[in-house]
Amino acid sequence: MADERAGEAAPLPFGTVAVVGGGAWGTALAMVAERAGRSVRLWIREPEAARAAADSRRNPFLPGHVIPPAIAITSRLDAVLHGADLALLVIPSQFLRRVAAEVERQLAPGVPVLVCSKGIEAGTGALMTAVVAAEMPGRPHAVLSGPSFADEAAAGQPTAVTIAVPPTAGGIDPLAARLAVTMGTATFRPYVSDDPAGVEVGGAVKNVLAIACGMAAGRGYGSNPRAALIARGLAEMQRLADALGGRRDTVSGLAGVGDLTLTCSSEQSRNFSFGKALGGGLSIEAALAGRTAVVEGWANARSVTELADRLGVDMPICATVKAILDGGLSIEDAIHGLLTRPITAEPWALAAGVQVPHPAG
Ligand SMILES: NC(=O)C1=CN([C@@H]2O[C@H](COP(=O)(O)OP(=O)(O)OC[C@H]3O[C@@H](n4cnc5c(N)ncnc54)[C@H](O)[C@@H]3O)[C@@H](O)[C@H]2O)C=CC1
Ligand SMILES: O=C(CO)COP(=O)(O)O
Repeated sequence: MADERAGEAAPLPFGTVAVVGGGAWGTALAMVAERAGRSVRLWIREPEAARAAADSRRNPFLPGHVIPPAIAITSRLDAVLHGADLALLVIPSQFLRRVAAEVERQLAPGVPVLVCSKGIEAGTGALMTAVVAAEMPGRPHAVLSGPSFADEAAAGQPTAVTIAVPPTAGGIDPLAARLAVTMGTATFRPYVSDDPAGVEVGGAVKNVLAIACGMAAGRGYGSNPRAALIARGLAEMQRLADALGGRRDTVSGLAGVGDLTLTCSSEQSRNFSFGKALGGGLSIEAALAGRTAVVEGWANARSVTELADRLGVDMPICATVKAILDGGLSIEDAIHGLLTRPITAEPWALAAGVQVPHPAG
């Protein structure tokens, strides 16, 4: 049978990539793009840190890695963006809006942006692509998410992610394939999707659930509670994706189940280890002390819960994490509260319309 795609031109990669955000993930993605053959510039916000990284080829946010000399490093945003034909935004979720607005002023019109942050904005409840659409009106954009610890991606360990572009009438927007070939290598494999909302919900909510799993581990709980939190957390993700116009099925993919299992089962996760420190009895201040790295789930416990409340979506685990972080609930009371909720059915049964029996008494 003839290959239907025979004769189709292969998507062309973008040649010059500006990576805006020099934390662990921005630095790792710059290394991935350089390995894929791109000309790469990396923006590190703090001038002194940028100078030190340019000289030493090391970044304290990503210890143990040498940044290839071919990657230009600077704190000058204009220099990073000038002549770029793709910009990656790799900024902690609560700071993305300000940086996106600044990038918009300096990036040539029509140059696409790939959002690599994970989270939901506090106050507005906006997904990261909605922040970009508001601050960079009309600019083509996409989101990259999935199970990807910066350290392992930088080391060239096999990593798979999802790149999602808003849907077009003709199927998946060709921009998705261009972005995939721009970033893809034999060790970094992007899959394409037309469901940014589903992908983004996965990336935002898993950070909150990883804190919950960390808290359980810190309290000395074993594997049963963790598996329950992962499976029931997935149901929360599905409901939120659905309410935001995403697809429940997207949450079964890399950016949902993939990232959820990664972050909820590894001490490497900043969110998990923060939760574990709290579960072990540390105060929030003590658990955050000395950390320069972002713990997205901390701000996102609030932003996710507030958004869910506004949309009328039931997300009891995320709400419980928020209540603990707000200081109003002990971990013991939280666990008791989650386990003694009214009986309900699993999500597929609810979706099929089964009647849930009310508990006696
Ligand atoms: N580290 C990882 O393994 C992964 C991180 N991500 C996501 O990437 C995003 C960036 O995280 P990381 O690179 O890990 O950060 P990081 O924790 O390694 O570094 C913090 C970053 O925040 C920047 N920053 C601090 N204050 C700022 C401000 N006021 N305005 C703008 N930037 C500011 C710092 O310059 C630094 O680049 C987050 O949304 C994270 O969830 C996604 C996948 C993997
Ligand atoms: O998003 C990540 C891996 O996919 C990184 O997770 P942490 O921020 O919890 O370390």
